[in-house]
Amino acid sequence: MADRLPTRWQPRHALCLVTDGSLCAPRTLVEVVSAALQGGVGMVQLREKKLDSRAFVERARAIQALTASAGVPLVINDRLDIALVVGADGLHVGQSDLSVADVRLWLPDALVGLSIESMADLLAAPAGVDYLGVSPVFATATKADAAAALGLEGLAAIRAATRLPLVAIGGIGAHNARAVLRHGADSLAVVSAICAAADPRAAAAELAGCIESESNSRPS
Ligand SMILES: Cc1ncc(COP(=O)(O)OP(=O)(O)O)c(N)n1
Ligand SMILES: Cc1nc(C(=O)O)sc1CCOP(=O)(O)O
Ligand SMILES: [Mg+2]
Repeated sequence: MADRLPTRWQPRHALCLVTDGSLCAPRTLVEVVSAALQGGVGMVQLREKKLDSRAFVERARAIQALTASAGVPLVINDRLDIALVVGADGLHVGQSDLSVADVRLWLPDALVGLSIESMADLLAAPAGVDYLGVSPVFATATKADAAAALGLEGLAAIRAATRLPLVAIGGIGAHNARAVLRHGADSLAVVSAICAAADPRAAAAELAGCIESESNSRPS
């Protein structure tokens, strides 16, 4: 695979919030995203599996108002059409979604993330990817169709095989964040650790603090 090193923003040492509105109650998704941004989230991925297109666009615009004023990129999960309509900063796709090559036809300059669930996925990864979602590192109840957990050793093996930014996802929280970073993740992506937290701002601040202190203790 070609390691592409773009000049655009990359998720290095960032905390990524992947949204799930169904986990936010009693708060709204907008309240959780707002609190998470205050806590130090550095990228938001809007992941809506059940909304129809018009509602998805409305929600994306509401979240975009928050991310834009925080200076944080908004990435849309799966839906190229929504990313284009709202002018999102990026799109995240998985192994069964639109191909990166097709996404690049429409989003030549946006941030494009690709999920990889195995070393074979890494070896088959196309050019044009800005970051890799390494998924899932640990078992998670948040995504029903998640692949088998890679574990910390699986993450470390992928780290050794690519220079692309790695965004680890799946079962990550404050209890294991430092271990994930020490096994090669550049950034952490979480859903329940923020969306379902009693205090989403404090949860984000704790995770962002782990990323900051671990990145400061690494040789650059
Ligand atoms: C950062 C990050 N990594 C992996 C995923 C999973 O994407 P995908 O495999 O396409 O699954 P869905 O999220 O679409 O259910 C992700 N969303 N973000
Ligand atoms: C959105 C997503 N993708 C995954 C994958 O394995 O591809 S796991 C996942 C959800 C992660 O949720 P939590 O932080 O609550 O474990
Ligand atoms: Mg997908």
